[in-house]
Amino acid sequence: MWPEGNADISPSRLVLWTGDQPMSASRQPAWPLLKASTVDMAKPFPFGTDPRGRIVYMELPYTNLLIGSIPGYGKTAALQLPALVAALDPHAELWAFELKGTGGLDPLAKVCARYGSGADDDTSEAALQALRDLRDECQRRAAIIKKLPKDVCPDNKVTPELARRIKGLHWLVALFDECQELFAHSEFGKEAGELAEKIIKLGRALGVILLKATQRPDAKSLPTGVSANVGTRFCLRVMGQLENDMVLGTSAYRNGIRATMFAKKDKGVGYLVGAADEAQIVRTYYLDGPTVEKLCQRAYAARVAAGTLTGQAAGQSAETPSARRETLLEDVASVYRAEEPKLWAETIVERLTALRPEVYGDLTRDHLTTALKPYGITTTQVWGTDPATGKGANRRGIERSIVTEAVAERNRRRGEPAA
Ligand SMILES: Nc1ncnc2c1ncn2[C@@H]1O[C@H](COP(=O)(O)OP(=O)(O)OP(=O)(O)O)[C@@H](O)[C@H]1O
Repeated sequence: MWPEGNADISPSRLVLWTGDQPMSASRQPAWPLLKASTVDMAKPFPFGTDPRGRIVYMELPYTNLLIGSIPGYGKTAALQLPALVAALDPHAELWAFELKGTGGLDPLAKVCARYGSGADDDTSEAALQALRDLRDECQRRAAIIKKLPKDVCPDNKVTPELARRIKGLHWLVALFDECQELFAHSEFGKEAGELAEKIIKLGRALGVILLKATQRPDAKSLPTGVSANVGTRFCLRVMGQLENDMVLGTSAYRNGIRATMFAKKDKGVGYLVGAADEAQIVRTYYLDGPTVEKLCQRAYAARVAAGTLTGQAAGQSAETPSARRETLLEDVASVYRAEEPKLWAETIVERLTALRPEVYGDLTRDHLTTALKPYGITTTQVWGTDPATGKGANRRGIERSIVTEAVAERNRRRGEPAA
């Protein structure tokens, strides 16, 4: 027996539908996009079926998606569907990070501009770097939109037409499976949470879409700024009211939207909130490994044909956060000349870029300050001379002694010599 509202008739209307077999055991038709050679990501896509077997659609533009449940109930399988939709639209860009390291999303790697799979710090840091870059990407897109004439962009947001026509405003979908590994990370978690919240708020209108799945929907693993701002939520089986409301929104449980009612057999069955006016019970389409592989192969071929294979999928080297992290402190310390007790942050960035262009080629002042924060290094106003004009000025910068202290402190923690 499955409950359902019907607010068109009355907010208090309750429809009870009784099936003659459990939802999880009833036959489900194949995913309608199984044979599609390409997909238009701007259109609603079939996400699953409801208890009566009707197709339930989801949209990707102008929203974000959060999926949660206890382990093993179909989060990755559900996350894979919007990811495949983005993959099959050759004009959309896809980034994917799977932070458990089981390789569940590996078939997507061949179409992802960025891809990471691993339970290690490097993969978490690459995911954090992706969030930093998404925040920058949002700012870049906002600047493009601002410059567009009103008749081209009347609502100050990326439309399906703009996404197709204007370079740099294409749909950009970034997914983070097992995102609790990043948000609860001792070093990267806080920054990741703040960035994700910002991107969720800004990205909606800018064609940047975040998809997240977590098996630990609690306050530490899912920052409230993230859970409170997500537009579309899918909650498979959970054990308590707290987890239920973290995924489905405050008061969901009190309002009778309870993913705690799903049983052991209800794999792939959950409550979907935000995709329609009413909460919907949905069983996602389930695609096995070989099918996903085939779809990704097709998505790859479509991107090759459209000339839209970019980033890692096009063989460009991935960001190397580990190289950055390992040598960053020493590199920063090395760019100070003997007579320089302090340097402007922008001078440090310039010299780092000259030192290792392959590592620091795209480093910005913002990246630098964020990357140094975990070591307790923050910028202050320091006096310096502009080499271009020869004039002195106070700008954000870093004292050399703070960097050398940070190197010594890190070495002490690692049990290495102080210098
Ligand atoms: N829509 C579905 N229909 C039928 N079975 C499904 C469906 N979705 C998932 N399953 C079953 O549930 C199993 C677990 O799915 P999945 O790996 O997506 O779960 P998960 O919640 O991501 O797990 P974990 O938290 O351990 O990563 C699948 O191997 C499959 O057998």
